[in-house]
Amino acid sequence: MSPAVLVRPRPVHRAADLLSAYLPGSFYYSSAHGSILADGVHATVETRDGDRARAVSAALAAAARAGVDHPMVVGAIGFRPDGPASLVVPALVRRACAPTGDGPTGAAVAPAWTIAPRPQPSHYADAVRRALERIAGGELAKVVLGRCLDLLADAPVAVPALLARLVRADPTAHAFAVDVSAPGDPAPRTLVGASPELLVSRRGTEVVANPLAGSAPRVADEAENRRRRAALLASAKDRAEHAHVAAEVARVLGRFCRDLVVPAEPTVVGTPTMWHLSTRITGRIADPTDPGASSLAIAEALHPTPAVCGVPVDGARDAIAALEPFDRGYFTGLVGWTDARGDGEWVVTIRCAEVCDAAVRLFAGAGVVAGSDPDAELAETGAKFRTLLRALGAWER
Ligand SMILES: C=C(O[C@H]1C=CC=C(C(=O)O)[C@@H]1O)C(=O)O
Repeated sequence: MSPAVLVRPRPVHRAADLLSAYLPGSFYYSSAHGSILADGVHATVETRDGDRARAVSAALAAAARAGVDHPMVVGAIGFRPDGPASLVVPALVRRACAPTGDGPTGAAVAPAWTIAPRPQPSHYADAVRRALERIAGGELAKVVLGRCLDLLADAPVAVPALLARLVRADPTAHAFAVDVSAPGDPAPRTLVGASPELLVSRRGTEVVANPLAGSAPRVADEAENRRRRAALLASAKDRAEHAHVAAEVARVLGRFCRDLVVPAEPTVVGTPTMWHLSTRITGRIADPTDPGASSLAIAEALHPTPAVCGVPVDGARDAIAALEPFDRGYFTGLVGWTDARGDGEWVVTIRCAEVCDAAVRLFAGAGVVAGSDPDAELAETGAKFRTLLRALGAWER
C-alpha cells in the first residue's frame, strides 16, 4: 500500500466573484487558464535586472519556511533594465476558473474625458520616418515605436469597473491589474490591461510562448475582416516583422527546452479590436530539476522580444530612447505570476494603461521594418488604443 499523502484542497472560487472582489491595491490576473486574485503583502521582493528569478526563488523559499501555503510571487516588471518592478509575495491568493464574460456590462468608469496625444500624431509619424532612415542605413532591422494618450476624467477613475469591462469585452485575453504605486504619487497607481500576447507559461515541464507581431485593425464588417486577415497573411512586410520575433523567441526557448515545436508559418489571431500574426511555440523543460528554468527565468531571458523592442536589441533600445518622448515605465515589460515549482505565466504588457486618480495614460506601439508606412503605423497604434478606450467608455463605436 502506498503511504498516505495529505492533500490540502485549495479553495475554489467563481471567476465572477474574484473579479467583483478586486479592489485597487490587489493583484488580478486572468487568462483562458484561470483567474487569480491576490491580496495583502506577505513580502515585497526587491530585484535587479538579470537577478530577478533568483531573488524571487529566494523569496518563495522564505515564504514557505514562514508557513505561507503555496506561496506565489505576482506583479509587473518594466521595459528598461533599470526600469521599475513591482513584485510581491501576497498574503492571500484566491484562484478560480477562467472568466466567461457573463454578467452585466459593468458600471461606467468615469463620466467625461479630455484626451491629449503624446507626442502629437504628426510627430509620431516623423519618428517612424526617422526609424526608417536608421533601417535604410543598416543600423537596425526592426524597431517598435510607442506613443501615449493622456486622458483626464472629471472624477477619480473606477479601476474595478475598468477591469471588469476589459474582462467582459474579451474573457480570453490576459487581463491584469497591478498596484504600481510609487513614492510621490498623489493616489494609488494601477497598471491595468488586456494583453493578447503570452510571453511564456510553464506548467510542470510544458512551456508555451505565443509571440505576436504584424497587425491590422479589426472592423465591424465581416467580409472586410476576411480580406484583412488574408492580406495580413500575404503581406511580406508583416511576415518579416513577425519572423524577427518568432525566430528570437524560438532561439531563447531552445536554451531551456527540448522537443521545441516552432510552426513554419504564422496564423492570424483576433482580439475585439485587432488582427495579429501569431506563432504558438511549445517545448518541454530540458532539465526539470534546474532552478534556473523557472517561468520567470525564461521570461527574463526572453525580454525584451522584438515584439516590443527590435533587432538588434541594443540599436533598437537606442532608437527608442532617441525617438520616443516619454518613459515607457511598465509598458512593454511583463506582468504575471510564478510559484515555488517554477510554474507561472508571464504576458507582454501591452493594450494597457496606468491609472492614478482621475488621470489615465494609455500606451500603444507598432513594429517598424523596411516597407513600413508612417501613416499606417500611426493608424495601427490608434486602433490598438481602442481596447482601453472602449473599456473606459471614451470611444463608443
Ligand atoms: C507593441 C504593441 O504590440 C506588439 C504586439 C503585437 C503586434 C505588434 C505589431 O504588429 O507591431 C507589436 O509588436 C502594442 O500593442 O502596443
